[in-house]
Amino acid sequence: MISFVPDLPPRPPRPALPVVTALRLDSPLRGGLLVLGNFDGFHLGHRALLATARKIAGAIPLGVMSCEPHPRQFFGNQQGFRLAGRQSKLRLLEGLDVDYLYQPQFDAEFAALTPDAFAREILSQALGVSTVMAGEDFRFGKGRAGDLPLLTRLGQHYGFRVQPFADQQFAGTRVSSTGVRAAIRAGDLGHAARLLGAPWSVDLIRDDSGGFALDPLLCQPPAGRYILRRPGTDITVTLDGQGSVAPVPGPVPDPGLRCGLWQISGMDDQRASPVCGANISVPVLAPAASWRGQPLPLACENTPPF
Ligand SMILES: Cc1cc2nc3c(=O)[nH]c(=O)nc-3n(C[C@H](O)[C@H](O)[C@H](O)COP(=O)(O)O)c2cc1C
Ligand SMILES: Nc1ncnc2c1ncn2[C@@H]1O[C@H](COP(=O)(O)OP(=O)(O)OP(=O)(O)O)[C@@H](O)[C@H]1O
Repeated sequence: MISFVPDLPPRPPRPALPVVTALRLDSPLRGGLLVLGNFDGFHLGHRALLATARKIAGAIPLGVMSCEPHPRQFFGNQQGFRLAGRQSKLRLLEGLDVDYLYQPQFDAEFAALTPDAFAREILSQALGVSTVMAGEDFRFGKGRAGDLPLLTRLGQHYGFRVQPFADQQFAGTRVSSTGVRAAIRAGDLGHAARLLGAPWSVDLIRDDSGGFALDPLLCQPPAGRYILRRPGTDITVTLDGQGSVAPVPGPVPDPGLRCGLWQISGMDDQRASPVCGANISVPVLAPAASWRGQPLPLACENTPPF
């Protein structure tokens, strides 16, 4: 069992996270460790990967790769797919100890990069990484032709190390963004929160009728009553299953629904994890068996909710 970061004193406020598509040759961010994938929602598997990557990176820069749009959106799932829009992705990432976000435009040109071209043009030339890290299932390159064994051979050729990361499970199932999406679509926001390590964060926007709606990019929970929460404010709302959000009139005048980032849990989700900030410290365990059937030893550092 690797327990990662010990209880550290609260960090001084960090500058805004650099979001890059390449790094200049003189950038201090070159020579770092880059974790590869899409990282939609930053669930517990992602967080365990990032915690291990931070420990392995030590003093060298740690970068996270996450394309926009998500490759599955590019290939077809435009609406109602994501767990986190651009804004909440950045907010979640700023709560984790990384040094930059590599956010390439996922378009036809990028999708057509062969595994060799991705390793040469992006990892070696554009970013100058010393190490890349990914889970065992990671696929990349045109037609998803690349896997970790191929990336390892390409790294030997282009001068970077490949660090695989073992599958992390929760109650016998591999934690995945797909699993979180399924829990949300089933209305089980308590289970979604347990897989995410915090209540699901949603972007609330104005809709065409001047009312409120969940960002249409996001997964849509079924119609029903939910609690929206941000520091100091809880609002009960009804969702219509198509994204519209309507405050439930109640004895307490509605303190005013606003656009922006909210955490959301279902009305009957007593199991939802306590509201806590983005800094969830998850001890990194040996793969799979250690988490089988065990409630996750989650500890929320003393960061305020969003
Ligand atoms: C350079 C590059 C090219 C890619 N080209 C494709 C592609 O042609 N088709 C595809 O489905 N995914 C493509 N992807 C996306 C990844 O394969 C995909 O994000 C990864 O497998 C995770 O997707 P999954 O969650 O569906 O497994 C590409 C990724 C990279 C980095
Ligand atoms: N449960 C997990 N255990 C270990 N690594 C994981 C786990 N889930 C994702 N990863 C790794 O984290 C990175 C980002 O993964 P990705 O964005 O593809 O997540 P995902 O949860 O598999 O998404 P999706 O369910 O949409 O396919 C990849 O390197 C992936 O291999």
